[in-house]
Amino acid sequence: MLLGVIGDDFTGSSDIANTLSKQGMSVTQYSGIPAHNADATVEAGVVSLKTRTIPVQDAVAQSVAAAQWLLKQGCQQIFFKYCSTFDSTKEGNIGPVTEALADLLGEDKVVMCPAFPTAGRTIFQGHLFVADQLLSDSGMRNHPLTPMTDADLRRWLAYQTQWTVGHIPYADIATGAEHIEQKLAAAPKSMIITDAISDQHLHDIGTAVRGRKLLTGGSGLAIGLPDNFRRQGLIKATNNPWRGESGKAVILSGSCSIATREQVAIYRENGKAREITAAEVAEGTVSVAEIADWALAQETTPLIFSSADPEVVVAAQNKYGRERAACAIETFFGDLASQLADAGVSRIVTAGGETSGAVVLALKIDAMEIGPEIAAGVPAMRVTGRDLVIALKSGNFGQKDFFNRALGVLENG
Ligand SMILES: Nc1ncnc2c1ncn2[C@@H]1O[C@H](COP(=O)(O)OP(=O)(O)O)[C@@H](O)[C@H]1O
Ligand SMILES: O=C(O)[C@@H](O)C(=O)COP(=O)(O)O
Repeated sequence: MLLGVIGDDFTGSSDIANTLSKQGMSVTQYSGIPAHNADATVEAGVVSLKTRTIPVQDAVAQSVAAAQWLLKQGCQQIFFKYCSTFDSTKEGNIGPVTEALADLLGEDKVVMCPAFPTAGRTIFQGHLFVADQLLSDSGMRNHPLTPMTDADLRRWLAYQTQWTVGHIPYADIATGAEHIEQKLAAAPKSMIITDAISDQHLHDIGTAVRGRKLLTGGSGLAIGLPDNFRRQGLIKATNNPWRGESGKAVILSGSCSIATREQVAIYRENGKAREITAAEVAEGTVSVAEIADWALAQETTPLIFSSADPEVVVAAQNKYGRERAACAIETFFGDLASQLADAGVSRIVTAGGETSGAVVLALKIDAMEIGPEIAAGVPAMRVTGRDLVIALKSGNFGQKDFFNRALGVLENG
């Protein structure tokens, strides 16, 4: 294994796995830290964790353990993947996990670059933009668990770390890889936010960091990395052709993002759908068995969703507690996925990072092979050793008709 990635959630992990696969590396996404060694053909291994919103010390411990496993597989470089919208609270976890990984790896200059221009996330003058809006003006301000209320990444990261937070502005980034490398070499010990508004900037940053042990950011930063290994003749690319599944399918959506709510609304126009409310789940007035039976009785692919408008989510959180409502809904979706898979469902589409993590963990999936891209940042995946294919959609990603597209790609490629 050449490159080891630690993803702080499961959709984000499939996002970066997709990027590395498209750039010609042989990639496997693991669910948690594997208990065994990786197959020798894997060039990039992505360990998906569900650490984005858990207590800091747990996130640090799991991330360090993941890095130790990746180093044992021979990785030359470790990439800590977090969200392209820098999802975190003032208390963590991006800063503390980066500190711990830097200590482990002996790295004292760490690039922090969540930019993903293809998905509309750019960084300019240290501020993160979502399309033409500041992060703090975008839908992310209403995220159920990590509301992003400040677009200045330098300020947000500074809440989370004792390290100096540095910045390489656009004017330097635009000057190219050699100049960026010099700026990094001249910087003091620091976490360094790098501006980036185009893929060319990400390629140049990627080239500039070829000798660094630790990188952090969104999947965009990964586009320049495979070439570093390719130039050394280390990439063999042994990706298998896609093999889909045509059996029963289900769509599970716990994401409350603007993009997902629109995708849910569009699917509901012609498809079968059942809403699960936080109240039903928290008060136990709906059962997993009942919804599984309903889903299995449908002739077309059913959508089960808890996706709701911000006012509805806030009201549920006020009544049941933010963590409790989230945990109850995630557990519900996990148990539902598990019952449906046991009943023979072979295509599963999930929406939402935390939701997808809960589903993959409940399905006791070990690893996933990366297949064709469905939308920017969302690949089709085959579960290793099982007749099951899956797509984990990041809350903010996907075309308006994403769900139907995903069902098609999971079947036919
Ligand atoms: N109706 C709801 N009320 C309260 N919380 C909800 C509701 N629906 C989903 N959630 C919770 O909100 C969180 C959404 O996060 P996630 O699945 O990561 O989606 P996204 O990818 O859009 O961030 C999950 O923890 C989920 O359980
Ligand atoms: O970088 C991104 O935006 C995604 O890869 C990601 O991490 C998405 O997380 P969720 O929005 O929680 O699905």
